Amino acid sequence: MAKINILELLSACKNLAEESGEIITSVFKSGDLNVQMKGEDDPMTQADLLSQQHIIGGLNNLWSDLIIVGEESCEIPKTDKIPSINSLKQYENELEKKQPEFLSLDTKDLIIFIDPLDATREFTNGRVGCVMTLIGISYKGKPIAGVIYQPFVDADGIASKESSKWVGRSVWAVVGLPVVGLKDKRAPEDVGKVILVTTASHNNQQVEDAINKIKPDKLIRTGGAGYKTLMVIENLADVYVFPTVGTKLWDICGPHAILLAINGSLTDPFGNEIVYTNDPKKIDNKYGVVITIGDHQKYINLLNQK
Ligand SMILES: Nc1ncnc2c1ncn2[C@@H]1O[C@H](COP(=O)(O)O)[C@@H](O)[C@H]1OP(=O)(O)O
Ligand SMILES: [Mg+2]
Ligand SMILES: [Mg+2]
Ligand SMILES: [Mg+2]
Repeated sequence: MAKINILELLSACKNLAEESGEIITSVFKSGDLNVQMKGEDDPMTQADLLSQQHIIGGLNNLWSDLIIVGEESCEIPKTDKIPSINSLKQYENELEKKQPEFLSLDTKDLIIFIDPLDATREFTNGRVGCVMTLIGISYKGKPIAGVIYQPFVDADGIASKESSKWVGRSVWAVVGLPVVGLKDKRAPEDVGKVILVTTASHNNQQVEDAINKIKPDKLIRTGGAGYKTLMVIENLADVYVFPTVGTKLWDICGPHAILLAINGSLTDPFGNEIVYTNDPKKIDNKYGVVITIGDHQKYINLLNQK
């Protein structure tokens, strides 16, 4: 049975996500987004397609039997790309002590979830700060590693309108290893406040009900599932709630792994764990998601009060 080292797999994913960032910024600069509607309020652009093709094409060149679930339904043309598998090698000794089984995972129990471009709607109308590429690695139904790549930001992850500042930023984690490069970004005036972040473009009655139940001190509405989860990860928000169908497993797997690595939580609004599967009937987060960095049960209780 084929075995995979998580650090080699994540190194390849990180390399491919970073290169997808270049694809995404160059499509954006060209102005030729070629927006197609997959459904009501569900756009896809040339950048979503090319990014997914680049990532899956690269992974296929290294591991032909990997199970991959990508957001877009498209052909994957053969590429010459051989992704780097060695960029995280320095973490091998530490991982061997903490999660030795991760150095030799059964391929058949791995599923890779790819959102080649999260926040497509914002990408199409120029609000590119929330755009990111999300790659999550699940093992036996649970997220164990992930990478998110923000193309339109400086090295600190600050969004910029000026293309000269777009150096991009990767945030990656393996559950069980310390997370590299994350900062607590809570503003001093927001310490002690409850900050809730939710959708800017898919508002509905359930979202309003959830806000009324949690009664946050501050409410932020912005785009992208990855962007909102990163806000929780960096302590810019306490809770991200989207209590209804809309996001899919590829929107949350990578961010979920990074969240778990810093002891955060992601469940459905009833507090049930998400099961990562490639069963197309179970790809929707049909009850929605609740994402926190602490006090998870408090928010679940508030959401379920009568
Ligand atoms: N109704 C929907 N149809 C398709 N994708 C959705 C829907 N609702 C949410 N999403 C996905 O979840 C992300 C977060 O949603 P929101 O910004 O409303 O909070 C969106 O950027 C989109 O990901 P994507 O852009 O990768 O298609
Ligand atoms: Mg989409
Ligand atoms: Mg998405
Ligand atoms: Mg997407």
